[in-house]
Amino acid sequence: VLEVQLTPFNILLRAVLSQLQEKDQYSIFAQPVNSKEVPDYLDHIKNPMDFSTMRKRIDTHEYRSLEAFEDDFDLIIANCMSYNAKDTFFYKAAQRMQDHGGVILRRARREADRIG
Ligand SMILES: CCOC(=O)c1ccc2c(c1)NC(=O)[C@@H](C)N2
Repeated sequence: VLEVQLTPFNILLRAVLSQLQEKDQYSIFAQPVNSKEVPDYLDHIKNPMDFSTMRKRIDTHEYRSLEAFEDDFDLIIANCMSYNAKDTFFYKAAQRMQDHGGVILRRARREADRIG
């Protein structure tokens, strides 16, 4: 059984990830983009990222700082805005996710500073 050590930092990251995923109402950022459904995706996007991968990285203690967590969140947004044209549903969803994420992550940064 995966023994997940629940440090205050990990608990914070899991809570932040859940808040971000609440804003992904169609779950378009929840899993890696499916290469069978989007065959040319990996020709364009060299560093895919999604919320399930971020969850794994939390549980395997890969994030040593909130900045590293934020970098993966920013990668999700950047990939989406890079692959999808501006007038698409996906691009617009990334813009909204970026706005929501800014608020959520600003609160998290204060909490991370507080728990030290
Ligand atoms: C059922 C087909 O699913 C998709 O075409 C699809 C599904 C999810 C997607 C996506 C495409 N593109 C993206 O850029 C990221 C954000 N998510």
